[in-house]
Amino acid sequence: MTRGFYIGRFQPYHNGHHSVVETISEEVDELVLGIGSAGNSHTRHDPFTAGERIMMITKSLVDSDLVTYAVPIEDLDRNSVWVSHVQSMSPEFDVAYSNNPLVIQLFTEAGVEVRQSPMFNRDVLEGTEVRDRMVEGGDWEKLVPEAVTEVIEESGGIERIQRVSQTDSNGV
Ligand SMILES: Nc1ncnc2c1ncn2[C@@H]1O[C@H](COP(=O)(O)OP(=O)(O)OP(=O)(O)O)[C@@H](O)[C@H]1O
Ligand SMILES: NC(=O)c1ccc[n+]([C@@H]2O[C@H](COP(=O)(O)O)[C@@H](O)[C@H]2O)c1
Repeated sequence: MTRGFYIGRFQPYHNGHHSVVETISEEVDELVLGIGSAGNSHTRHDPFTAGERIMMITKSLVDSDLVTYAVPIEDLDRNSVWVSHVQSMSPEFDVAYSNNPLVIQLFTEAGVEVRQSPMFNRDVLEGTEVRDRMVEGGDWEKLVPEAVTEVIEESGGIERIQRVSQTDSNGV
């Protein structure tokens, strides 16, 4: 039995993430999705709460054969203990998936195997692009699974990101 760990902010969970999970499902029996920066929400860069992101992921994967667990992971000031922090919050895992250079370095130094995934249609399947379209009234729905659209509509997510973007100096 192999269990993987895929970490991301998932702001929001989009079709690129979904394709990564489909690819990973060919390599592992179970997958933990680590919801990074779990304490962040209500900014243009991180509009959605950990709870909303759990709903996006759980509902998008409800028909998948893969056993998945969504686990919120808050950020720490000390990178040196981040892997221990992750391991303390997550079901045990054998291999981590990330393309983030810092994440790859921290897991590798801690002796955890890391695999990178190919990029899918990255020119549009990027959280920043999805959020920009939400703020600007563009066509964001086709970049995310249908279940994610439903969660965002249910939580008033578009109105929220548009409002916080008017005052938010936290970047894009
Ligand atoms: N289109 C994609 N194809 C493959 N992997 C992706 C894609 N988009 C993101 N990823 C990977 O998924 C992981 C989590 O990404 P993250 O949640 O930061 O999304 P992002 O699209 O890069 O968002 P943002 O623009 O907000 O930084 C990272 O390792 C990232 O490289
Ligand atoms: N010290 C820390 O808290 C620490 C270190 C490395 C990564 N992370 C988090 O891991 C996640 C990585 O995801 P992305 O690849 O989507 O950036 C982010 O939420 C990032 O904040 C946190």
